[in-house]
Amino acid sequence: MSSTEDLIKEIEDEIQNTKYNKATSHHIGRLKAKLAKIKDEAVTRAMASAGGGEGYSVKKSGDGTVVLVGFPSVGKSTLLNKLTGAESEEGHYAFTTLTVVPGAMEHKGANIQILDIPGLIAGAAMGKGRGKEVIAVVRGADLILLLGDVYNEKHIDVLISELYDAGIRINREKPDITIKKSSNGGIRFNTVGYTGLDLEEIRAILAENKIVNADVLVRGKVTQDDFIDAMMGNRVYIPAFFAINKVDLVDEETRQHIVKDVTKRFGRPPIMLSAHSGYNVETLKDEIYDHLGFIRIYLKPVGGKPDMDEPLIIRKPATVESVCNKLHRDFVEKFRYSKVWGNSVKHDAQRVGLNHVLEDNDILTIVTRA
Ligand SMILES: Nc1nc2c(ncn2[C@@H]2O[C@H](COP(=O)(O)OP(=O)(O)OP(=O)(O)O)[C@@H](O)[C@H]2O)c(=O)[nH]1
Ligand SMILES: [K+]
Ligand SMILES: [Mg+2]
Repeated sequence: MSSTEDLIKEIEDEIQNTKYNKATSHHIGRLKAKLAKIKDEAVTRAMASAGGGEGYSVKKSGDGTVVLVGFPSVGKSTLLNKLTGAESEEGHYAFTTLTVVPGAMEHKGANIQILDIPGLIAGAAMGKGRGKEVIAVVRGADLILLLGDVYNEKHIDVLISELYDAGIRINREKPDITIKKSSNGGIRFNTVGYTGLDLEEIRAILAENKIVNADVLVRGKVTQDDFIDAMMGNRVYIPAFFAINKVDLVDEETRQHIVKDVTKRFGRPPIMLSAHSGYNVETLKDEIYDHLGFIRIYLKPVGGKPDMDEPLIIRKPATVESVCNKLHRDFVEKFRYSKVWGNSVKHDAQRVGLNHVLEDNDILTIVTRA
């Protein structure tokens, strides 16, 4: 019997060596599904034996939560302290931080929670280092800041691949795939628009997870990997961006080289930071705010003037319902209608319902039953 690692290698090699075409696509789909299943089981086993209780989940608070992900000693704690005034321990040795340390940052009226966590190392998805706890915290965040420093920017892909193995998909929309198991009737496959997968592939992938009866609905173009992700069901989709710390330690030429290299490999430039000197820390705050996708909604009481001084800060996509939920739990239940002035409506004072999607700077009146 080969070990799990050998088996994984074997399947990966076979996928590599099989040419993708109409005749082989379902076979490749089956192999990929098998691989995903074996890997997930290995992760689950490793995490179960990684010990260390329930981890140290921190309650989410504020208008959005950002987690600082990086190798040990890139300066996560130093940066948290700079951004929020928290007092997370800093040290020149790896694993100075052993738990989650939260901080709160006020920026442009938003109250943003920042989480400092232990360093992430290769094998984290399998529980190595503080992997189990770290991964659990990252999965719950609204935004990931991938932090490297000027000495290890080459290894950012290790962070990304550990997150990937842990079921975290960064900078991707969640594919629109619904798989509803049923008790008979085989696989019923419905599509909206060009999907890029055929029934044979879907059948082969689902069969690998012992699903032979299901209603499947796919909207838009998806890949086999997307479909396998949907089948596994435990994936999360989180936006992420890059920053490189400690730029005070290198010359301008090296900085430029790093920016070029990161841009080339990951499709977007990193923010070049010095948590020590504060260089670009204000820019980073702006980027965090922008990436969280906040909009401002001004509330206007019935018959009164809107409060233009204190907007409600909420993340996109924001519906009238999400505003109601943020204001008071009774609001949705007692909701009658609302009126909106601004970009999301055709005319001022337009009456809209709970599903209406609001835009930045809209003015909103909510009318409830007494
Ligand atoms: N030169 C320089 N050193 C920095 C900077 N930011 C942090 N450091 C130093 O780098 C070392 C590591 O900083 P930490 O904040 O402890 O790093 P960390 O990522 O939280 O480390 P772990 O918790 O161990 O994973 C400390 O000695 C810091 O003083 C910076 O911008 N420039
Ligand atoms: K450290
Ligand atoms: Mg730390």
